[in-house]
Amino acid sequence: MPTAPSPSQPDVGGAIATARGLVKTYGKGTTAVHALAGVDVDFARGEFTAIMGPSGSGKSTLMHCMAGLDTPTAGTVVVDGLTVSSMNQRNLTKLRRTQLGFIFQSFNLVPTLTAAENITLPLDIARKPVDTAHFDAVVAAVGLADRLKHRPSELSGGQQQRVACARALVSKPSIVFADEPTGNLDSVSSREVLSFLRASVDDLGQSVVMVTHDPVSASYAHRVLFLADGAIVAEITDPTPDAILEVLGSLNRKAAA
Ligand SMILES: Nc1ncnc2c1ncn2[C@@H]1O[C@H](COP(=O)(O)OP(=O)(O)OP(=O)(O)O)[C@@H](O)[C@H]1O
Repeated sequence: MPTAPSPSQPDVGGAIATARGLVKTYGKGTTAVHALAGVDVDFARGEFTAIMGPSGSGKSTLMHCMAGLDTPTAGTVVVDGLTVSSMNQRNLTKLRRTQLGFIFQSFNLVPTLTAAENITLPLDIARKPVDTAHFDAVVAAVGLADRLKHRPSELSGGQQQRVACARALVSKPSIVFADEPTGNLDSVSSREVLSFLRASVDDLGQSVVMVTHDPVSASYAHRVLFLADGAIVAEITDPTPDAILEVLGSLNRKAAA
C-alpha cells in the first residue's frame, strides 16, 4: 500500500518548490513574532502562483525563506530537488545566482548599464554564457528589442520593469520570485508585466511565484494562496478578481470577529 510522504521528506514529484513545517520566528520570549507558523506548501512546476493576505500575514517572509534570502527557524524548503533550508551562505549565493530569478517592486537595475547589460548581468556575474536564442526570445517577449542600448534613466517605469523581468528569465531559472512587481507601475504597464509573466509560464514553461496585494494582479495567476497570521488559510485556482475579493472579504470578516 503506498504511504504518504513524511512531513520531513517532501514529495517534490510535480512541484518545483516545497515547504514543510516552515516556521519563522523573529525575536524571543514575550516579544517573539511568529511570522510563519508551520507552513506546508507545494508550488507546481510550470505554474503561476500568487500569494495574498493582509499586511503582516507572512507573505514576504514565506517568499524570502523559499528563495534562501531568510533562514527558517524550523522546517524544510526544497527548490528543484535542492534543500535550500540547510544550505550554507556560499551555496545559497550560488543557488540565487544560477537557479532563481527575482523581480522586485523597485526594479533594482544598475543605472550605468544598458538594458542589454542589465539583462545579462546575473549570467555575467555567474560567468555563464548567454544563450543568444533564449535572450532574443525573452527580449522579444517583453517588447524591448529596440530599447536594448538605453540606460534605465532613458526608459519608462514599465520598460524598466520589463528589463527586470527579462533579467530574471534569461538564465532559465528553476523558479522566478516576484515581490509586488507592479507596485510602482500604472495600470497599463502593470498589465504588460503581468501578461508577460503569465506568458512566460504558458509559453516558456517557467514557474513563477508572486506576492501581491492587488486582486487584479493575482487574477493573472493560475492559483492564489491566502495567508493569515503565518498560515495558509485558503486557496483558489483559475481566479477572477471577484472570487479573490470574496475570499479576502471573508478573511477580513473572520479577523474582525
Ligand atoms: N526582520 C524582522 N524582524 C522582526 N519582525 C519581522 C521581520 N520581518 C518581518 N517581521 C514581522 O513578521 C510578520 C510577517 O511579516 P511579512 O513582512 O512577512 O508580512 P507581509 O504579509 O509580507 O506584510 P506586507 O504585506 O505588509 O508586506 C510581521 O508581523 C512583521 O512585522
